[in-house]
Amino acid sequence: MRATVAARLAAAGLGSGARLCCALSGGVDSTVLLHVLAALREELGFTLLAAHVNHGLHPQAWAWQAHCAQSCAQLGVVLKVFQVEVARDAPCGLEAAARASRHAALRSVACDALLLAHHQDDQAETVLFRLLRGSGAHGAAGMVVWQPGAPAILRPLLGVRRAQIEAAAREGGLHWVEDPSNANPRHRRNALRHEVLPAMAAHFPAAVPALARAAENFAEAATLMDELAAADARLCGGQMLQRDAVLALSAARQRNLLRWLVRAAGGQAPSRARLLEVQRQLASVPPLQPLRVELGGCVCCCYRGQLWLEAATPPPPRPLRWRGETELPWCGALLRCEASVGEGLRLDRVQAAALVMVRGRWPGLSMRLAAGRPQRSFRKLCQDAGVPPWLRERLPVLMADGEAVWIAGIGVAAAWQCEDMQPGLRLSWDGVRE
Ligand SMILES: Nc1ncnc2c1ncn2[C@@H]1O[C@H](COP(=O)(O)OP(=O)(O)OP(=O)(O)O)[C@@H](O)[C@H]1O
Repeated sequence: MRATVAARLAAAGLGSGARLCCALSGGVDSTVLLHVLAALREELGFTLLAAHVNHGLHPQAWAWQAHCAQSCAQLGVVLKVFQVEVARDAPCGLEAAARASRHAALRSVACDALLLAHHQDDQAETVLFRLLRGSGAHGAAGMVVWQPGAPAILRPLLGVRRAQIEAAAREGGLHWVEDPSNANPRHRRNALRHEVLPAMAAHFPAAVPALARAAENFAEAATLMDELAAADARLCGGQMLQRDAVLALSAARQRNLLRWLVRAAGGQAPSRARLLEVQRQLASVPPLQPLRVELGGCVCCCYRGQLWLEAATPPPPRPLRWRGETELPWCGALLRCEASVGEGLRLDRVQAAALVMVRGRWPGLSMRLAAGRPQRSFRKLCQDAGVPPWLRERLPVLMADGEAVWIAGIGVAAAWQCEDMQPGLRLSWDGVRE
């Protein structure tokens, strides 16, 4: 066990001077990991602390916390304790809400790497659980040993069987706590652990290591799928994809590309049925008709032959006073302002205005874009500029003393445009594709 952990640390480059934090639940796995790390710290030169999250959900929760404090004190390890509030009526369920707040607390620890005590039996359960939910290669790849980040995540025991860990705990005379909810077969995860996997192992003795190997194969397949999606994205135009090029890919490659885009936008894996529906709509929507469909918590947009994915964004914020800031957040994207010469807004007029605001469109908003051209309504300006309807409510408008002087994606009002060599301000908003 000691050699396995030392090898994982070395492979991750976590040696002398590294700050490691052991996530300590007080259960047998993390207790063994804590002891192994404590025994290695002098030889390898890292500093070690531990973190325990008290969810306050179980009558024994404070006893577990006290147990963790005692184990750490015996080993001379500093323990950081988090008391977290878990909403009992969380829409995702109590267990998922507890896990999310636990992970958030653990990730807030100031350290180079957070060490979790997941082992091979946990990996097999995860793979099986996800397969039983119809997961694809990315989900069936299970957990990774090493995940870079701040902090990075390391699971040094992922190749070790639960029985080996329990044997090490007994040999070392260690004390640990048992969470009674781990034994409750009503939780489907526990049913896999206590009923399904043992029944499988009765017929396939190597079921657990085989599932762990399958996870590695799935992980490799998932990497190849990501490489293919990245190549397909380049082939179809880069960040803004050409709808026709996407539709020219095989149906499976289209879905692979869409899943990849959803992951990149921070969404959740969409169901196959949802992907098929989005493909159907993409193939059938007339080229000039805007399309905006939900996909994995993101929005798949298609307009004038271009296709892209957006994170679902909230409605426009309240108007903001602008005092010359170079960057202002607006609807999940940045409004930028930089000095210019001969283009953009006339600096002298902006400086002379008593009140400059950034706000969303308002009823009756109109603007003249060039001298001698008619004043156009906001709707007409958006149509001329090809701003899709769903983006219109979020477009930032710069308003100087009650007058619209700039609209993102549309331009500067004629009377406010810089002339040659005049100092100006160039505004842009990341949320609109020009
Ligand atoms: N309350 C806790 N405080 C600190 N660390 C914890 C706590 N609970 C779990 N951990 C850490 O997370 C590891 C995995 O535990 P567990 O399987 O219960 O967590 P999980 O995050 O829900 O993972 P899974 O994805 O397997 O459900 C433990 O070995 C331990 O390192």
